[in-house]
Amino acid sequence: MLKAGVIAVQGDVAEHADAVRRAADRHGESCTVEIVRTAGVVPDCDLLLLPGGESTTISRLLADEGIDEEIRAFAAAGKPMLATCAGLIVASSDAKDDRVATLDLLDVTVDRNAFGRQADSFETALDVTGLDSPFPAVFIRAPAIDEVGPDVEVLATVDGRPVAVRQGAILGTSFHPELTDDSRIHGLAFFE
Ligand SMILES: NC(=O)CC[C@H](N)C(=O)O
Repeated sequence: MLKAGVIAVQGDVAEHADAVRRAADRHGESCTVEIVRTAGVVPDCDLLLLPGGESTTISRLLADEGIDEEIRAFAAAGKPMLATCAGLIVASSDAKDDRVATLDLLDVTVDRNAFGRQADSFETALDVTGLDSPFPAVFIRAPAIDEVGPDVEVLATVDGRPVAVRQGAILGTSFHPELTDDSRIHGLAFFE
């Protein structure tokens, strides 16, 4: 039985918990979900989700709780992680914003709110490397990825800008894969 941790200091938690359970099911795996609000949980997890929300708030709370160092150690151990939207911003190496203490897990520079404000949220059928048909990608005040390091693979783009990347065992998306019935991004991150 795998243990999936969903970082829940702020942001959309229940949807990720559902999506990872559905993805595990499809791949004949089973997993329990741990909601992570304090230190001490991440080290016991086999896979980790870093959800969207507000990256300034998330990064501050992670540091306050001492969860930031545990996530770094988790990544350093090569365990799989999915970081979405604000989670991607927090996982990046540079958010070009002093209020976000990035974890430097993905060698990318991000541009917060690059696709506009809440009112500019959109859904698009996105071609993603590793999926055999387009993924319904929901963008909500989403970041774009500006620069990617040499070890980063770009899996999807919108208007030529990367919106899904992979580096080692970490997958990052600008969009919210947990907000559709389609759990293939969670499958890609953890079970393939
Ligand atoms: N949906 C989201 O996670 C939005 C991210 C938010 N705009 C931020 O910069 O943190």
